[in-house]
Amino acid sequence: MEKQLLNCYKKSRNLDIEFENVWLSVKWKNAYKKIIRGVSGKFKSGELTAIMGPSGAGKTSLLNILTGYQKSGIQGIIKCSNERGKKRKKASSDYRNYSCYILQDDHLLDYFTVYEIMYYTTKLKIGGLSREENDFLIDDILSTLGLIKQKRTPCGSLSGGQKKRLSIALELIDDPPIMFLDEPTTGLDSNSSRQCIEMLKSLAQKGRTIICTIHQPSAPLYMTFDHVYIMAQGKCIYQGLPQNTISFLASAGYICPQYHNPADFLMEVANGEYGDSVDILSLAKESCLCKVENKEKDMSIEPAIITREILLEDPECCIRKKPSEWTRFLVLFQKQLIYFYRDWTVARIKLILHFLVGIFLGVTFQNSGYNASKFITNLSFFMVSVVYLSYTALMPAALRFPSELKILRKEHFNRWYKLRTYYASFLAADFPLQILFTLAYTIGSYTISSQPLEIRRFLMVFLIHSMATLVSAGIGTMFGTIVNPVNGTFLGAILTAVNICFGGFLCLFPQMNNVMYYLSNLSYMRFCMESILQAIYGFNRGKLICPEEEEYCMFTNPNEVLHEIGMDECSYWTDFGWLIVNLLVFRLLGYCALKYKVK
Ligand SMILES: Nc1ncnc2c1ncn2[C@@H]1O[C@H](COP(=O)(O)OP(=O)(O)OP(=O)(O)O)[C@@H](O)[C@H]1O
Repeated sequence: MEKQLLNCYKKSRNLDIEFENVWLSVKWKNAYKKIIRGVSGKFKSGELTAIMGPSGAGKTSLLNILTGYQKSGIQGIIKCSNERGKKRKKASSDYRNYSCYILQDDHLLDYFTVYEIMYYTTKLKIGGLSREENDFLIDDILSTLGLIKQKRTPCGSLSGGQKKRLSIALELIDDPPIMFLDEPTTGLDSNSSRQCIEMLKSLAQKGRTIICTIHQPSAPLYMTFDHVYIMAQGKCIYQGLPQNTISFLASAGYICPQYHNPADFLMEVANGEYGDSVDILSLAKESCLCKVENKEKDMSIEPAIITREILLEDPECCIRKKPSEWTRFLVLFQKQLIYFYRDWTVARIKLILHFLVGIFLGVTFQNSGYNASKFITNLSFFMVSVVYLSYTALMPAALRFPSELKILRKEHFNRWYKLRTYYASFLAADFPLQILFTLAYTIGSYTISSQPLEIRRFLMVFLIHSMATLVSAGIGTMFGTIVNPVNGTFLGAILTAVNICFGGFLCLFPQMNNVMYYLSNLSYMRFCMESILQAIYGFNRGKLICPEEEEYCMFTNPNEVLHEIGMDECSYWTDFGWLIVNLLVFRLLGYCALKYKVK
């Protein structure tokens, strides 16, 4: 087993990245702003490369281009190849199959332990491993990264440095030959920064190509890198060994004071503290190090798409066997269920609150279900129920995705799963939970408000309550994904208010003008109210009771109630069908919004 796992490690190494004359421009006030200006370079396997430079130099932009995170506005050539491959074959055009990108922020699920998160990620990334093999691989990676003692610690309790190492450990599972890291030492103290860089260096020495951006390292840390790539104003001003920095600067006329950190001096020169140095240094670098075609390009037109070539000796050897999307769905589904169970605010509190609110509203509207003199009160009860269920489903959904989007983006970009697999698993775990909340609400409210005690009518009302919950949660997901949480909840509140007006109770359908009546067909609350009132007053229900103490009851015949509010000709199942259409449309729009945001 060990042999087989390590064998895969061996095969997957030795990919170099070479880029030539790469430009990036972004649209800025009707023109194109040049962010990266014709940079070239080579990052070799077995080496740890640091991309450095002052703030705004273009480090992250270059990393985004090399990883494939940035797709538009790029010109130039990027090659990825096995140096030792004599016979080169063109491999998959998806460059990302061979690399991973570890972003600056560590987005981890706090409710999972280090082992659990490693276990589920292994299941998502590698197919066909037994539990034993899985555990072996996890222990191997955790030991390499010094996290084995934290194996049972929840991710939320890890220190900043441990979180960073865990983010790296997660990406090491499928052992990508190339690793990109955006500022892995940000937020770490000097000791943790040193440990992190040393650990990256030891990973590189095993044959990986590791490239990271870094801000102002200490002198010893700077010397730890195998290769440094210094940028300023979108250009490369130095690339090579860190040990050669001082002599390179001296050759360009910048003499580093004795005992001065060369990295700090380089940054001071790049920042222009010794005069305008960027062009001088980039010319000096060209003459001594690289052949750069650094002519100014005409970027006034939209730039052409970049050429990405992946030339491998044996393209398939670098990719471990992936699990099927069905397996990934099951793993994600399990993860979602555990998350719902562990975050007690998600499930348990809501379940209790729905039950208590159901009892509260049931008591408030007591006896309205059979009492003919209270039919208006009964309509209010159902309107309040639909609004309550809609609102409590819409708001959490509008707030959930903005917080999860970063995790989703990172995991999807690094090919842990397809977005549709994630979305399907989310729906599969969320639907039963929403239905459970609705049941907790409906049982108390329906019985205490004295609605007809017939299983069939109860189930019909429960079904529509569930649809109201699911449709609103779909709307919430859509809004929460498209706009920020504040605007998402604001839009959700507005939409609920508009829907209430179209529910057929506050403004009765017979009294609505024609335009508004037809517009009300767009409101899911209309279908909810119509079908619930059909379930309560339709289907040959017997006469309502007019209590003795009442002098006069306007309607005792349920059909007359339906006629009065203009819902006598509705069909329960047709309205239910329209609710299904609403559900599908909003869930589909939610998926499209998520896809757009993730891309
Ligand atoms: N989409 C964009 N529109 C306009 N300007 C942009 C865009 N993306 C990046 N820039 C600009 O390009 C420059 C380089 O940005 P980049 O984030 O790559 O710098 P950096 O070297 O990583 O900086 P830092 O170290 O502060 O993170 C910055 O001046 C930034 O404002």
